[in-house]
Amino acid sequence: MRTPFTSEVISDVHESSICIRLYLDECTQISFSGNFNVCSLSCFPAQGHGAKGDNEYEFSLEFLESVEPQVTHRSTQRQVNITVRKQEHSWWDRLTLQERKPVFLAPDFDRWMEESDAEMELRAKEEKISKISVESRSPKDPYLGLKRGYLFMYNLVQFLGFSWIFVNMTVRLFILGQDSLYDTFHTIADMMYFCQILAVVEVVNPALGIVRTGLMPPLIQLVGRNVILFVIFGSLEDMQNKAVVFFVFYLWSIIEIFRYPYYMLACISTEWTMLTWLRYSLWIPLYPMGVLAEAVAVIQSLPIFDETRLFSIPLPESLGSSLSFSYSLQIYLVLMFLGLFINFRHLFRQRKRRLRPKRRKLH
Ligand SMILES: CCCCCCCCCCCCC/C=C/C(=O)SCCNC(=O)CCNC(=O)[C@H](O)C(C)(C)COP(=O)(O)OP(=O)(O)OC[C@H]1O[C@@H](n2cnc3c(N)ncnc32)[C@H](O)[C@@H]1OP(=O)(O)O
Repeated sequence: MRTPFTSEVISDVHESSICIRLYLDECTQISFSGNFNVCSLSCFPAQGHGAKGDNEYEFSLEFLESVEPQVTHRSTQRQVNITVRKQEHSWWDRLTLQERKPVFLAPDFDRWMEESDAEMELRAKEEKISKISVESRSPKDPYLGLKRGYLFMYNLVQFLGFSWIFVNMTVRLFILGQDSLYDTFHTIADMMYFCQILAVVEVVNPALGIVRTGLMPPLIQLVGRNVILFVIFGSLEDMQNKAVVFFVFYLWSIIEIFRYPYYMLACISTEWTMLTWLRYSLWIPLYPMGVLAEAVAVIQSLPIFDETRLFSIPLPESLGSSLSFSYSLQIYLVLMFLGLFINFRHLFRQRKRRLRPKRRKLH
C-alpha cells in the first residue's frame, strides 16, 4: 500500500467538516473504494491509475473526535478533495488525536477557520444579505452616471489645484530655503482662493444628497479654512508675509493630494489599498497640526485687528468707540478646537469603517 500524495496532505477544518486535499504524485485518476471507518480512526483506501499503472493506495488519520462514515470526494488530475463530516458540530482544539500532527499533514491557513472567524463570516454574510435587500428595494438612480462624472471632474480639478500648490511650495522651499516661507501668500493665494471657493461644493453635495455624508464635517472645514484664508490672511496685509501662511497652506495641501484622488477612484468604483490607508490615516497628525497652525495665525492677527480696528463693531459712545474684531476671534479660537473635536471624531469613525479588515474569502 502506498500513499497517493507527493509530499503533503493539506487539510482545513470548519465547525462541521474537514476538507483534506491530496496532491497526486504519479496518479492521473484515483477512486476511493470501500467504506471509511466510523468513529475517529478513518482509513482512506483508494485505487489509482497513472504512469505506473494501477495501484492500491491508502492512508489513515485518527481524528480528535468522531466523524461520519460517509465521505464525499472529488478528484481532478492534480488533486483529490475529501470532505469528512464531523459527527457533532463543534470546534476542535486540533485535528488529530495525537498531539503531534503527522508529518505529511499541513494545515491550509487560507481556509482554516476558528470560532471567531466563523462568527465574523456569519456577520459578513448577514451584512451582505441586508445590503442586497436594501439595494433591491431602493430604486436605481437614473442620474448616477451624471453625478459620478460631475464628482470625478470636481475632484480632479481640486486635485490638480492642490498638487500645483504643494509642488510649487516644495520647489520654492528647496530653491529659496527659509526665504520662501515669507512670500507664500503672494505666490499661492490665487490658487488657494480658487480651490477654497470651489470647495463650497463640498457642503452643497451632501445637502443635495449627491454624496452620502453628513453636512456638519464639511461645513466646519469650509468655514474654518475660509475664515483663515479670507479674513485673517486675505484682509490683513501684515499677516501675508508671515511664515505661518506657509505652514497652514502646506498642511492643507498635503492632505488634499491624497483625499481627492481617493474620491476620484471612488467615483469609478476603484480602490487602492495604500491610497485608502493614506487618506484615512494622514489626517491623524495633519489635522491637529493644521488647526494648531491656524490657531497661531489667529493669535498673531489679534493685535493687528486691535490696532487697525478692521471689522470692529461700532458701539454707542457711552460704551466706548468700538468693539474690536479680536474679541470675536477669541470666541472663534474656542470654536476651532470644538470643530477639531467634531471632525476628528467623524474622521476616526470613517477610518474605522473604511479600514476595517476585510473578511477572508472561503471557498
Ligand atoms: C456651523 C459652522 C461652525 C463653524 C465653526 C468653525 C470652527 C472651525 C474649526 C475647524 C477648523 C478646521 C479647518 C481645517 C483645517 C485643515 O484642513 S488642517 C489639514 C488637515 N485636514 C484634514 O485632515 C481634513 C481633511 N478633510 C476631510 O477629511 C473632510 O473634508 C471632512 C469634511 C473632515 C470629512 O469628509 P467626509 O466627506 O464626511 O468623509 P469621507 O469619509 O471623506 O466621505 C464620506 C463619503 O462621501 C464620499 N465623498 C465625500 N466627498 C466626496 C467627493 N468630493 N467625491 C466623491 N465622493 C465623496 C466618500 O467617498 C465617502 O463615501 P463612502 O466611502 O461610500 O462612505
